[in-house]
Amino acid sequence: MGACQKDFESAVNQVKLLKKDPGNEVKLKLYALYKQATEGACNTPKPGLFDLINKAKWDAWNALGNLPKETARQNYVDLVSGLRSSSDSSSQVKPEADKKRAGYDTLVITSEDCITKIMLNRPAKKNALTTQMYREIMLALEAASKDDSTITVFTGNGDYYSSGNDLTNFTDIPPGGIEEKAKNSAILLRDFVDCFIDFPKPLVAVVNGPAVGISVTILGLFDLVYASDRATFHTPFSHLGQTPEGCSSYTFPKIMGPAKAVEMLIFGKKLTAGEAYAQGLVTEVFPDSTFQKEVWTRLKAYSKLPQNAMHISKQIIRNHEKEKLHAINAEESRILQERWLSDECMNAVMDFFSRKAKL
Ligand SMILES: CCCCCCCCCC/C=C/CC(=O)SCCNC(=O)CCNC(=O)[C@H](O)C(C)(C)COP(=O)(O)OP(=O)(O)OC[C@H]1O[C@@H](n2cnc3c(N)ncnc32)[C@H](O)[C@@H]1OP(=O)(O)O
Repeated sequence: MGACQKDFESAVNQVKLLKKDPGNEVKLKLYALYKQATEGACNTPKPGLFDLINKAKWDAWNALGNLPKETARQNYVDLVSGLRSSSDSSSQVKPEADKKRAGYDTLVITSEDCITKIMLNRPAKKNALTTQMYREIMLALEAASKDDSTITVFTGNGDYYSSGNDLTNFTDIPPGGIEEKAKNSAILLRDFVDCFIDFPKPLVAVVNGPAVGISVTILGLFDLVYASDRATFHTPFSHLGQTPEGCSSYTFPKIMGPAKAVEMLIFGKKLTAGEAYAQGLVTEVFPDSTFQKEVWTRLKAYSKLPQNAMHISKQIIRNHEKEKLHAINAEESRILQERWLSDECMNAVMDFFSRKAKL
């Protein structure tokens, strides 16, 4: 049987999560098969001789001639599956080393009672999200989508849920310069948010304390948000010279109406848990003293519900907006790439590190 569109889309996502760079030759093959599967035979003019990269891509695509779209789709899925199993089998040689290499230095992941729990684990830094952490979360989501748990839970270790993007991401500039960093960060951000948009199982946030920035915006992509009454919800983008991400430019106005979304996303109004509940961003608020007990009792009961029914219901509720969400995510990431290079943003980051500004 040929690969269905879902297998193909899943293979496209898996490529982003490969642990090892497959090399240029394989990347060209993947590119060519992707173009053939989505657009059919090569239909663009041949790039000039000196446009080396685009010419190599064009040659690879053109070499597929009139290969049918379905066959290209299947070949793409097979190629990705081969790449994944070779990276898995190389990791089986040293399971302990691989566990370390696969990441989770910044997360604690446990599976119990059909629930996979992904806990942000940098309590001393208020669970601020480093680039390593974004990558580990993507890997954890990929694994959780395939394990036998029925629901997946995000929470934070310590007194914060998360203080959002780790601002040291702005100071760790590679030799290629700030422009290159901004470009790569925009790709990372888009891929990160895409993983939430596409996540197939019910996704639950257990917001144990204050949440800032991107840890708030992606809540619009969760299926349940439980909050301690100690939690706050803060998106101070203008203060940081930045703009909304995580699809919040779309999900927040939809959830709470444009007037309230503007207060949060443009003016940086910090919401209490009760206010976030009133705006529809939070499903339910619990007293901090009984938060963990009440939430986990509830989740354990939910996790025993029939798995397929829950997953199909999620698909019905979410799938019709997926394409739109991906487009919004791409646009938000593109705009942020420019913002990160602005004086407004740089000054805000410098103020934080020189201790002139705290939220
Ligand atoms: C061109 C390159 C671009 C790179 C971009 C990468 C991809 C980004 C994609 C997404 C973008 C997202 C947007 C956001 O998330 S915006 C929100 C960013 N977050 C903040 O601005 C919060 C900053 N932190 C604070 O204001 C305060 O720390 C606090 C959260 C209010 C807590 O205050 P506190 O007094 O209770 O605790 P404090 O002593 O400050 O914190 C303890 C230590 O933790 C460090 N820390 C906390 N949060 C962060 C953070 N977000 N980034 C870096 N470090 C953080 C803090 O510095 C303390 O460290 P130390 O003990 O002094 O060493």
